[in-house]
Amino acid sequence: MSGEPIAVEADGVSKRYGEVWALRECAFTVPAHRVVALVGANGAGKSTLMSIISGMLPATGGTVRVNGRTVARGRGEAAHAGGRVAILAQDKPLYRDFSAADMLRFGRSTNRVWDQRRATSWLARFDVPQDRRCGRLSGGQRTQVALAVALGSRPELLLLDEPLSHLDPVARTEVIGELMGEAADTGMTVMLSTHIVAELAGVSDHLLLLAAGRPVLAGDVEELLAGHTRLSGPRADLPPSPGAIVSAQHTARQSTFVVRTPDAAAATPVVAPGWNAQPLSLEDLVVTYLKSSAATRTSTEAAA
Ligand SMILES: Nc1ncnc2c1ncn2[C@@H]1O[C@H](COP(=O)(O)OP(=O)(O)OP(=O)(O)O)[C@@H](O)[C@H]1O
Repeated sequence: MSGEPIAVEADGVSKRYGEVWALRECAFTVPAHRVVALVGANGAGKSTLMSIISGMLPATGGTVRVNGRTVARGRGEAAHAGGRVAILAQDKPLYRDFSAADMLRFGRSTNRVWDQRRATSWLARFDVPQDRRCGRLSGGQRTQVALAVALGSRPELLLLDEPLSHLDPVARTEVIGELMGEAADTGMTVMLSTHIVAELAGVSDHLLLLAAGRPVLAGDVEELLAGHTRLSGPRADLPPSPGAIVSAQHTARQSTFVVRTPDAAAATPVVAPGWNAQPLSLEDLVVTYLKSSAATRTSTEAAA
């Protein structure tokens, strides 16, 4: 990633709600012009992180920069939006009595930069009636209105918090395809959180995985996939090739390890006789890390 422009840079970002630490000392970078998947278990801190990046929510500590400009400073100082950032939060902020056309007018009046054609063509693309009040649109149609408003503001960074949850499978695929096209055409960076990891394959090229408020895996998807291997073979305490053990499962006769090799170039392991090496899919990789983070947390809590 060296030399690539950076869209988001987080340095020691923490967020506390009363007694609950939603984020702890998060440090990561997100390259620009990518479609970034933000994944994590329920309560991992994804929505909190997106709200802080958008400038809507001040961090308790640490700094976030968007396209080089500071967005939020620690200790509750006022947040300042850096560059053009649009966020589509989980509870889409639409006025129920406004029509879709009214929402676009609202978008035009509240954004310094506005592209009406981009917003209306998005609604037309997904057959959303512009004259119907938002309160009478379906959940999926409301998502499309919120997306149209977000895209109309021509964001450099588009943050989408579970944008796909209300969409039917066909609309999900189409929205993802359209967003990838928009990202490629305009150079915007898209960061989207989702629990439907299978649909991210071939879509997101960068991954950020949060567990209990901390990033546990971050990087280029292809490099991460190339750097992990599933090894299965006869029962053994250790895998037959070097690397950090991400997960280990044993039966009476068999062991299966997911191993991270330090250098992607060395990802083709020398496998001992009787062992089988398999690459991981993106979904496998995410699920493996989610499970191993949950297991680590449970054993830490049990020890405490
Ligand atoms: N306003 C709030 N007040 C108190 N605690 C909060 C608040 N918002 C979030 N939290 C807590 O902060 C933690 C992170 O929540 P967050 O909504 O960011 O997680 P998430 O990864 O987006 O979860 P999900 O996948 O379920 O949407 C959770 O423990 C949650 O209960």
